[in-house]
Amino acid sequence: MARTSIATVCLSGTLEDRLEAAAAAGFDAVEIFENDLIAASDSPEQIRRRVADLGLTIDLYQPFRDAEAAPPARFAAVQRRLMAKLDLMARLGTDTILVCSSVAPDTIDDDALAADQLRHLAVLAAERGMRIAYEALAWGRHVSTWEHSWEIVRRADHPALGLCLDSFHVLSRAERHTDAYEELASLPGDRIFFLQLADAPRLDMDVLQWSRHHRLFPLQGRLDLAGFTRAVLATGYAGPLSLEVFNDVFRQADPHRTAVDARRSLTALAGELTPAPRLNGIAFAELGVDADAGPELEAQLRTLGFAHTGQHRSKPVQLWEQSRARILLNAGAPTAIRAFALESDDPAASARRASELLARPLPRRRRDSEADLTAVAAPDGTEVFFVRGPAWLDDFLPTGELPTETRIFAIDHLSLAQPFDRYDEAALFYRSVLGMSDDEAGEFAAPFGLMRTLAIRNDDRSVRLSLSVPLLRRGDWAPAVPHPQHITLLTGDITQITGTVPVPANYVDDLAARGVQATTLYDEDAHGSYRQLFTPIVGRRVFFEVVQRVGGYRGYGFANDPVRMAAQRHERIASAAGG
Ligand SMILES: O=C(O)c1ccc(O)c(O)c1
Ligand SMILES: [Mg+2]
Repeated sequence: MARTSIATVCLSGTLEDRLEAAAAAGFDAVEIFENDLIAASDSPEQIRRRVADLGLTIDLYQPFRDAEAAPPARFAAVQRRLMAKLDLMARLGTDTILVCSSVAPDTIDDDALAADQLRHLAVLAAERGMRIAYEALAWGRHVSTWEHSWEIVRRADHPALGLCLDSFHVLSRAERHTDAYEELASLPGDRIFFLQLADAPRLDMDVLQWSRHHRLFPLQGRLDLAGFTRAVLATGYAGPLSLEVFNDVFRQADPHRTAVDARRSLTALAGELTPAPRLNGIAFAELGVDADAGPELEAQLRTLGFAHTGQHRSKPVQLWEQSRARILLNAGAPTAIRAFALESDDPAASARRASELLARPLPRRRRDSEADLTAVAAPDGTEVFFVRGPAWLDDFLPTGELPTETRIFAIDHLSLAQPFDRYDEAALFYRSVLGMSDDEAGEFAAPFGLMRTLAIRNDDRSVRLSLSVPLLRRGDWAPAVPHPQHITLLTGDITQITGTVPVPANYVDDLAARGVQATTLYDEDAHGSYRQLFTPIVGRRVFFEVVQRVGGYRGYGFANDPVRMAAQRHERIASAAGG
């Protein structure tokens, strides 16, 4: 892969924290953001030494603002300011400065003047063996497109002046993002001095606000980073792929974790990855259960028709089965979905791809008699196993109980609740590691705040994961624990399911008003309909959902989540009161 770089502005903490995190995640280089340098207490020489000690280089210093097309009376000050920054860059040991297109109200709408002044600045840079990368900000006063910035660079015609291309500025202008590639790809690669990559969700808002608050790492948003990067690399551009992401959440998240997330995005975008093997279903889901939750979950499983068929040979882990649905209860772990296993055509290759995407490999299980499960940790610590065939079941000694019921067929999907600041990271992780694609996404007002949900699935829908997050960090009023996770089970006949929380009568009335007779949660799409029931939350952390898909319904019933949450809360208060 090309050299990788990250702008210090992407990460949280002091400059030192950010540099350390970038190095630890394996980046080759950083862009130093001027504000981060100004606020640092170390001298430029100390920063230079620290960067070198960490095995990094500084590939860009930025930004330099309001340089070109300045009124002549102001241009002398621009030149003085640039010389000061070039001196600073010499002390930092970097040779490229980003000049972004002017936004100042006094900027003159005159390309000839802009080119002339940039040539002057390029001469100053060249005298010091340095160079200027000119970037069109999407909200630049007179220069706001890359084509326009290229026109001016060509006109200035100086070897120390080239382009900085930033995917956000290019792609944020929806009206242009499809046809720009051919033109981009025909640029001379050696005139592109720097490439900045940022994705973003599609938001209909002021482009400056969109850029400064909502950028994401590549493949986390909706811009076509793959097409854009391909076009730029087709020019022969040989500089770094550098991430420049302004994001309010990342600004306050652990920089080490953000840096890993960032590196993963570049690897997923441009790395040479082991192809994702075909996945063929969810082999099992494992719940951690503490002393209180264990018996409650056992009782719920029994009511749903599961049998306790096996006991792990060496661990306090129970196997519960019904048809193809297999659930493990692990008494040695906090109550949560702690692991799940996916059927893979090639478990070793699945695990290799995961490691390439910076997933932490988990130690292999030792004992010879135990299946050699291949496992990695998701960013939140959830263990993801890759298995092939039923050999893993040999780790369990039969209890003598047999699964006789067939009300439940299989695990339909897993709902993995994420902390509010880890949604984009988790989505990229599962999507890229497992080679899956986005399915339904939803955003809804739940009793304790706004929630966002995203489902990810494989091609044949045999593996479905749903991620959910509160949109904001939860305050004191909302339940203090992370919101619950659940295992969704598939039934062929939801009328046979008992032991679930009653669906509110108001909801049932509303369904009736829409012409639907049902006492379950209900949804429909172009393919069919969906019925949902759910058990009480155990340990404030986990529950089961049971669903019936009729006629090929493809969704997840996200719109019903607020009703379900309110019903579960009502049930909990009622049962605590002895009701
Ligand atoms: O938001 C800005 O001002 C800004 C500054 C420098 C950049 O490279 C950029 O893409 C945006
Ligand atoms: Mg930029």
